[in-house]
Amino acid sequence: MRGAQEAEDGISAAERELFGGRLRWDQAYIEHEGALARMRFGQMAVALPRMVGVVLRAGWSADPRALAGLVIAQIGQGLTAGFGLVAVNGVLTQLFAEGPTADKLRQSLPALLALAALSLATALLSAWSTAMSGRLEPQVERAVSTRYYRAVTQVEVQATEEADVQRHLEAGKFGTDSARRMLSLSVGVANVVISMVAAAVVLASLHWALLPMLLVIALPKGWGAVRSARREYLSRLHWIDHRRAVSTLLQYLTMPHAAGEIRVHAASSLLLRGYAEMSGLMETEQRRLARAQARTDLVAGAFSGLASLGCYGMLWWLLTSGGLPLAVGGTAVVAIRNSTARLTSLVQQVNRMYEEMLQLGDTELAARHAIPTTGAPLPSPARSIQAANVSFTYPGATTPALRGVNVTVRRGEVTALVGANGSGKTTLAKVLAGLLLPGDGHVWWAGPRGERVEVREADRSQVFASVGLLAQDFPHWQMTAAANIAIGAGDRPRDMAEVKAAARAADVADLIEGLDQGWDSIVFKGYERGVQLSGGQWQKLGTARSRYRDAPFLLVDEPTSALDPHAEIDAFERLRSLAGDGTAVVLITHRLAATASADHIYVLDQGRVAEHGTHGQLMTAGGLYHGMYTAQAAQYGIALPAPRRNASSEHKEPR
Ligand SMILES: Nc1ncnc2c1ncn2[C@@H]1O[C@H](COP(=O)(O)OP(=O)(O)OP(=O)(O)O)[C@@H](O)[C@H]1O
Repeated sequence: MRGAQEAEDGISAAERELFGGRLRWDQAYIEHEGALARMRFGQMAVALPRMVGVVLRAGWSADPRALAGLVIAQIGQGLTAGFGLVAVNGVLTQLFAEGPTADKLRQSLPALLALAALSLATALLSAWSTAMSGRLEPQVERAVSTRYYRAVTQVEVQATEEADVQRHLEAGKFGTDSARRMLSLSVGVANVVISMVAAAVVLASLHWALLPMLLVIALPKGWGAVRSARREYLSRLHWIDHRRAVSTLLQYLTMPHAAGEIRVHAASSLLLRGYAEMSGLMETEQRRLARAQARTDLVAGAFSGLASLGCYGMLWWLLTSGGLPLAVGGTAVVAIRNSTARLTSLVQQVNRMYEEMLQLGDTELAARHAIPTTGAPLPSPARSIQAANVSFTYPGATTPALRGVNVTVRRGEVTALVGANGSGKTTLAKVLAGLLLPGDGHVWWAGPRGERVEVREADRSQVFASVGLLAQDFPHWQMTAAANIAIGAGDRPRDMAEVKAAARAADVADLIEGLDQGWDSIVFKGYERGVQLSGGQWQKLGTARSRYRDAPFLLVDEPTSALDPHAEIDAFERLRSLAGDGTAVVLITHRLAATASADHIYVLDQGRVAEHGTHGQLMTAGGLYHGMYTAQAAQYGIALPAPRRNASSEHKEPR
């Protein structure tokens, strides 16, 4: 029963038990899975020029000279193939002529010499083609990769939240390798196609009936090759899921962190049993495919044999009836054999090109979601960011993360955003930073005289240049300590004096300088010169990075969650003094002791600004802020006086 089910859907019981079915990746390149299997012979022929166009365009923009060399080498090889056939015909004409053999050999000598010269030319052209494609391939790959990765970094953050876009961005990674492979496949395809065209031209010029003969023999062979290639492809597809599942199991067996459970819980028995079952199923599948393949080959071979038989019969008739000289018949046989022998490899290469083209197409998708590169300049200098009636819903979410939010962030002030988990603080910070665009409402960047630009209209590169960010989950780059700070301004050349100043401002300079390798220490264990930093040390490094950016608007999300009490107090004081120097500091924190000195506090509740004001005003008002602050104070055994009046949910614009 179990066996019957396995045979039916090709999933082993072990896969069902361990993975709940097939083990598939949630990635967009699966979208192309099976595309080739669905493709017909005619469609493939139509797709071929498109594919060649893609490669030619990529090659032309990367290195026009190398591409021109490559094309010339290919055309040259086609011409030598054509002239080669003419020379063969010349040799055969002399050999089949009347007269003594010695004379015939002497007379065929010029054609033989021409044949030798053409072989030499073919070898030289082939070497040139190899050199040119070797020069072009890495350039094409680099050009496509650079274009793709640049486009990826310019995709709207909001778009990256959409599952479809995410999958396409992921899929593009596979396309960057495709460019190189498509180029080398195109060279192979061009080689075969050009030499076949040359053979066709020569045959047609020798006798009109020879060209249809070539086609009649080539077509069944081509059909057979397409079927075989498709079957091979399907077999590969079938193997993918199983191979993935098997390699996942085997990986666990050698993983150090699984070593304990593998021994103590006997997990290895389950894994090895799964391995045996899956491998057995794969072998069964392979046997089935091999039998099917053999049947296809037999049918294709029979058709091709019949077509050849018919053609050679016709050739025989032409020769015996005197319609065709013997030498031309000989040339025709050589040409037909040469051309059809390469047909299978042609079809396989076109197949692979098609697959590669689909993946290459994915690299173009990122550009569709790009942040506009033009826009109005920001007021100079920008003094404040005003969120007016801003609402925002994440793609795929059912409830808005922000609803009608009004917030003003001014330079020279600390603006605190507080509220329960999930109330919208981080989302608001991203909206203020221009990373997310509001669904409704506006975000204005205002200047000293009230002039203002809405973020959608603004030159976003200027918006980003004005913002420093310390996200809750800021990246821990597996690089040196210096690079981890300098990457805060990746668009500027590194200035070590500023890196050190930023590290000092974040209280991490002494730590780094105390390391064996100092600034060149890689802040990741597992590398030479690698060190392991604690959570708090990382947080200081992140702070140093955002300070190094030296932007007029600094948004910090939980910058002290991992710091010890002294370091935390220190960090808040530094933020305060940064605001004193004219920076707008937006501080998201759950440590309400720190917000007490903020110029403005916005309390978010379920995406709304529930309260706002200074610490004193909010404590007097009672309400959410008072409740949160009192609760925190109570943890330290500090009893606070009750508020003088009830909470107000009125949204007055502060100052
Ligand atoms: N990328 C996302 N996709 C969908 N929903 C999201 C995404 N990020 C956040 N949300 C949702 O938006 C709401 C606000 O989240 P946000 O991260 O802004 O809250 P927060 O106030 O910063 O919370 P915390 O204090 O836990 O950091 C939450 O309900 C959250 O589930």
